[in-house]
Amino acid sequence: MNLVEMDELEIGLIGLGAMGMMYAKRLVEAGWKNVNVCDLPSKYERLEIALAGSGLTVLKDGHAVSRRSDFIIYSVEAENIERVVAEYGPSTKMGAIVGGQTSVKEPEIRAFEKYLPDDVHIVTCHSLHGPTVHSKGQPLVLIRHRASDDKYNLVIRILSCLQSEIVELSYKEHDRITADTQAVTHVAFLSMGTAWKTQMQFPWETPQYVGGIENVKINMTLRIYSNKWHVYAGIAMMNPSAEIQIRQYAQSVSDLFKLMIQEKQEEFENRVKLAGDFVFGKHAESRQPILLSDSILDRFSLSSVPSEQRKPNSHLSLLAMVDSWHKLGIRPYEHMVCQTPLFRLWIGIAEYLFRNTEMLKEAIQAALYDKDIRADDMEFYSASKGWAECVAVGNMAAYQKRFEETAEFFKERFTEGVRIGNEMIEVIKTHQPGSRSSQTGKH
Ligand SMILES: NC(=O)C1=CN([C@@H]2O[C@H](COP(=O)(O)OP(=O)(O)OC[C@H]3O[C@@H](n4cnc5c(N)ncnc54)[C@H](OP(=O)(O)O)[C@@H]3O)[C@@H](O)[C@H]2O)C=CC1
Ligand SMILES: O=C(O)C(=O)Cc1ccc(O)cc1
Repeated sequence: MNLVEMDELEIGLIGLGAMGMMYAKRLVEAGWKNVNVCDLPSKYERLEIALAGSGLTVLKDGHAVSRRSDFIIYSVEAENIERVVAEYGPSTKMGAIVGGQTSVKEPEIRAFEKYLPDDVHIVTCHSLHGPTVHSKGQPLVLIRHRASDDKYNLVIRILSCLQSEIVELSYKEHDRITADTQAVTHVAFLSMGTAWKTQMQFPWETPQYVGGIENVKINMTLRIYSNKWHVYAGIAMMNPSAEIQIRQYAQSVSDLFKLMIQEKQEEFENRVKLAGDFVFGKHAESRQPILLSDSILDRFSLSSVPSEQRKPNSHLSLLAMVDSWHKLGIRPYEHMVCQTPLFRLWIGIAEYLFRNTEMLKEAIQAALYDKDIRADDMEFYSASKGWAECVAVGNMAAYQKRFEETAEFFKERFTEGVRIGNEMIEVIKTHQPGSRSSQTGKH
């Protein structure tokens, strides 16, 4: 690292929420001497006191950060990016580099093109993990939109402190891939949460939700609901590629649920088999499975139900996921380079179910003939429809209300769910995204 560069260059962060703060701390830890930060002007005094001695320079607003920083990262809500860039973008230092951390790049790039002076370089980024996951080894998307070689290489040097795996994409590629990996995965977990909440049911008290892959469903649902609603709303409603995936997921749930309640066994089995062959057939056979065994995940339980009382589950949420990948022609393994921890776990449990013939048979039997699970599946069907309709209408306020009402129901278990979720993520982490060398199995 060039020490003069680290002493002299100024880095700016606009928006000091969970992600902005994580970046700020990592930059200071790495030895960057001038890290300028701000949040809303109304928080200035409070932040100045809270961050005294942290090595960060707290400034009043985005104008102050933009005027003096050589590389500026906007780390605000996707919903606000246009407004915030419109306000501070014209104050950007001449020849500086600007990027953003929003999870959806189309609105961010549009705002940069519209409001940044022409002499400003644009290199934007997206860390594909939440603020409580260590960035080491996780994918970091870099988008070189408008930048000289020198400036692009400078961004790479600065962000190398995250120790992430850099994935270079265009903003359009980024949005297409994350619609496939994130948007549709989130809607499955959001729907599970809504379905449980509608039934006033805590899954850890229910015999259908005992065992390894159920632990993933429960802990990841808690993880999402403990995060900020705007993160998921932005991904679902501001990414132009997301609506079609979410719509298809709800349609797949609906199609499978209809076959289930009509007990159309042959049609149901054929549909599940075709989808499974498409996603996990030849393509997946040569890979090492993401989850070596269901029992690896057994220890991550919130459940109070003894394992001998476990009841079969239809796994409608997973069958529908694989069906919708099939219907949309998505081969999820091709997106592993842009995996988030959540996507990796999700594809991991889908893969586990489809590779385990006995388990899949049991799920299909339960789906068609087990009346106990029907009530859950009915609620899951209506929850997924509700989320898809909310996204199709594009109403942020409705999304927030749905999200926060469910989050309120689960909030007592967030701390524990996130802690256990972090341990789970650690166990299935890869050093090389998409590589075969997963399963560090530290536990
Ligand atoms: N959380 C996650 O898991 C991940 C999030 N992201 C993306 O990163 C971005 C930030 O997310 P996250 O940190 O979680 O969200 P937060 O809500 O924690 O942080 C956003 C911060 O920006 C502030 N802000 C809003 N407007 C302005 C402004 N005009 N000037 C300065 N600050 C402003 C917000 O203030 P206020 O709250 O008062 O509005 C808030 O403190 C989002 O676009 C998100 O999609 C990317 C990867 C992972
Ligand atoms: O893993 C996930 O999908 C998460 O929920 C965390 C997350 C949220 C938003 C992002 O832009 C990236 C990662």
